[in-house]
Amino acid sequence: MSDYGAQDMSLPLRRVLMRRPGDALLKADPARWHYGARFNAEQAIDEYESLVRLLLEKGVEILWLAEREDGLADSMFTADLSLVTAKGAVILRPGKPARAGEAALHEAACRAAGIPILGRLKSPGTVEGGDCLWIDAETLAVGRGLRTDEDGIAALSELLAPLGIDVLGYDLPLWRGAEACLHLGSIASFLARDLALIFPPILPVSFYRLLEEWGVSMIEAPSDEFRASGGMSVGILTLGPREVVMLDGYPKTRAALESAGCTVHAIRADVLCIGCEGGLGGLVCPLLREN
Ligand SMILES: NC(=O)NCCC[C@H](N)C(=O)O
Repeated sequence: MSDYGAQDMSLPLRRVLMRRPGDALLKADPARWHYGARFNAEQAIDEYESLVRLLLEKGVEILWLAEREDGLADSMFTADLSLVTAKGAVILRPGKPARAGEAALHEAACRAAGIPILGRLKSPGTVEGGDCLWIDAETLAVGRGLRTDEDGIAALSELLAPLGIDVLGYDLPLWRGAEACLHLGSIASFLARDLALIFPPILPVSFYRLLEEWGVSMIEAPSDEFRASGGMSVGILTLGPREVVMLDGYPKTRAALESAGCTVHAIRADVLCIGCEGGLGGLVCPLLREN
């Protein structure tokens, strides 16, 4: 049994890579980072700790990225920088230029954890982890949008082909503009291998068809709550099959998940997620998911 490998979106989460928001967030210029009106660094830092407490209670092992004064305010969104397979990690290359410095942190952390580096995304390609959804261990769906481009998808496909993994690209809409953050994972989250929460109005039709083909049941995210959460009500964190962590304060979304048989942990993290424009799932980079 290896201690890395997460080619699945919903197997029990065992080991993750995270980075605490700290000095960089406290000093962040909200305009430079495209943080919203609700941004408040102190409160975001407090909210982050409730996620940490929950993960530790659930027995998830957390590996921490080194804390340094590097000004990388977005580096708490660790899901976007590494894609961890059973053979090692691919170090990704974010489409948001201000995040470029995060790749070196991930590479160092993976090496320190004994996770081989399968490869790195290089210029001009970009891929963010929030755009990557495992359909099964040999099939990776990737959103092609503002953060992940065609060169990136081609490079990722080449790196993963020797592992027998097919990479399928899906066009994302512009939605709220070129500066905003919209990932495939913002509009579809797996709750189990056969169950997903989706936001149909901006879901690529071809991706919808793929889910149908794979026999995935779909729960539609209530539109008013998706909009009220700045698109963060769908970007949930799945702890295990039908056990999820979502933002508190979205009762219709919660009820929809519960009526599909999910156990829901809701945490108050609007300032962190809406303020910093990222979903709860984005705060956790899975290193190991397994039964
Ligand atoms: N996977 C995610 O949910 N990533 C969120 C990234 C948020 C960050 N502020 C960004 O714009 O890149």
